[in-house]
Amino acid sequence: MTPSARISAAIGVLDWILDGQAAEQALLRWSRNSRYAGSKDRAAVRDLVYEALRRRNTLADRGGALSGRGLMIGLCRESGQDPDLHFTGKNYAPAPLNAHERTEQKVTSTDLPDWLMPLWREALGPDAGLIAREMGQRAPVWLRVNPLLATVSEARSVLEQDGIETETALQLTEALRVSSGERRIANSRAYRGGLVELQDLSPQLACASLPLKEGDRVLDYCAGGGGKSLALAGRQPGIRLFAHDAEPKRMADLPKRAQRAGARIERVSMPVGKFDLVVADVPCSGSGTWRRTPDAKWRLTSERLQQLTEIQSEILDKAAAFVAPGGHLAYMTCSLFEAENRGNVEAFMSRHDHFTQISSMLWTPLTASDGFFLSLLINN
Ligand SMILES: C[S@@+](CC[C@H](N)C(=O)[O-])C[C@H]1O[C@@H](n2cnc3c(N)ncnc32)[C@H](O)[C@@H]1O
Repeated sequence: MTPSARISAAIGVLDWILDGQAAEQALLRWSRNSRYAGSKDRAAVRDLVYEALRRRNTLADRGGALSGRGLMIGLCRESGQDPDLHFTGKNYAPAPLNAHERTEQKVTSTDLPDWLMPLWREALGPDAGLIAREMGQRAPVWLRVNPLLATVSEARSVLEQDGIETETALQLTEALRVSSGERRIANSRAYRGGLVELQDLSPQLACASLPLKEGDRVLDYCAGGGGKSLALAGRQPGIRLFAHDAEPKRMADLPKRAQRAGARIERVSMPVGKFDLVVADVPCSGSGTWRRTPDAKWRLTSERLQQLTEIQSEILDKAAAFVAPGGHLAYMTCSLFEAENRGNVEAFMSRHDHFTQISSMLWTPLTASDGFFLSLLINN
């Protein structure tokens, strides 16, 4: 496909998304109907669609309409390309610009839904504008070196042999930022051999800050795919680690991932007894990861946000029951909002006065990478 034909394809996919279809489903629908498209075309169309969703309002302003076509005209302008080079109407290229589209509009919007702006400012204060702008950029790819199988320099050199260049993070040496070759990771020897895992820097920093000592019983209460379990197993191989999830099928890949990483993790449908550390990495709005899932920010509603905070409160109450006296509860979200973070923790402490918060941290793209919240509590 030519670059202009890819733009035509992205316009169609974006129109489906603007009509209410989820981004992944819309891309899949296009892929199924476009057998002629090769893997590079699919990746390119996907990049265009995600780029447009990250900066939807800015691009709609610059392109003159909130439509697939408006967004792609806006994206051409934002990236310094003349839309007339692509919008020719020839060879699968989109139709030429009309008079209205030719008149560039002023950018008046931010790339967040209006109703969320007060919550965004409440959570981020003077950094709100900068973080909103960061959220319009493509997210970097981070890897976590698995100390059970490799040192940082071994992992980096195996990655390099497969054409993947990395830089270590200032805050955490095991965290590697991928500077080139990110599309090669899935098939690389380092990844397939368990030397590295894909994990953003911010959750890596959260896991690295948790208290862990040899012999501890640790419960990952919302284990899902096991990202936090694997990080904890890597840090302290002498712990007994149990993974639980209300939807056990979400942990289906965990045995394979644990085996690849050389980690011992027991899946439990009902945790038994008390634990020195309970991790509650709860379902959330994902507002800290909207660079990766930009359609989620346009789909979130205030009703859903309210529902999520209620679910998070219930999970905190249930998870707390498994914390041994003197043990710790680590509450985590990949959200930036006060209601899901500090608000929930304060309400929890008012319901459970024997829990005290030892520390809390909100990482953002300005200080680390994705937005990520951790509150560490102790059961006195
Ligand atoms: C943010 S995801 C966890 C991600 C995972 N910790 C990781 O690092 O890959 C939240 C998980 O909480 C689970 N969950 C939802 N409600 C729950 C509940 N009441 N009790 C336990 N887990 C729950 C979901 O099924 C989902 O897998």
